[in-house]
Amino acid sequence: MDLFSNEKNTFSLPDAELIYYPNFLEQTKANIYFKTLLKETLWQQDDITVFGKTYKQPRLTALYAENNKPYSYSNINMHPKKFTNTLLSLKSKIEDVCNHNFSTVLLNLYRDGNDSNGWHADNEKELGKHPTIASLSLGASRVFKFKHKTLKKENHKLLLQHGSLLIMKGAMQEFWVHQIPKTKQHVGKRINLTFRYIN
Ligand SMILES: O=C(O)CCC(=O)C(=O)O
Ligand SMILES: [Fe+2]
Repeated sequence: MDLFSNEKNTFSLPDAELIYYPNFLEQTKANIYFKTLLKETLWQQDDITVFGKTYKQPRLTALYAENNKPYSYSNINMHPKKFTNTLLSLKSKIEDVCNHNFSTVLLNLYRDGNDSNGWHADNEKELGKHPTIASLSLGASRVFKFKHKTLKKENHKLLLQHGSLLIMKGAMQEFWVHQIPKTKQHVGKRINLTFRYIN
């Protein structure tokens, strides 16, 4: 099933709350944020170890926060930098629509269709039991796939467009996994920001 439309979309799914704002940022604003974040973010490429083999993570990342609390996932331990003004302005817009506070943002840069993010749930202990995660997309549109861990029919995709905001909450990280697959299409750079609250 393809999920897409124009305003605020609340998807009715078992064991998850998923809300999508396709036009959260106006195009001109989204363009400025994209350019600014591409340039001023301190992008890094970490190594990941899967079954004892070490690879370069297939995208660049960066972590910013209001505190020094590290964030660890997939054997990667990230230490945050202090929020920039650009990130603080986005954080406050996003906190207003979510009615939720965020302490941390993880940024991903997908340089082209070869960059990706494998199946996972954002279920690290420090995020708490049912975290609210707000995900802003800038630049090239990419497909976001999500599937229920046990209900095999619950397998969906959503095209995350430039300037859109996706909010994942409720039990989503407990019962579902998500990914950004590689694509053979010639796509440009995409930046994704996932705002989280780290305890
Ligand atoms: O790039 C995306 O839209 C998803 C990013 C993501 O799932 C993550 O950073 O945990
Ligand atoms: Fe994620």
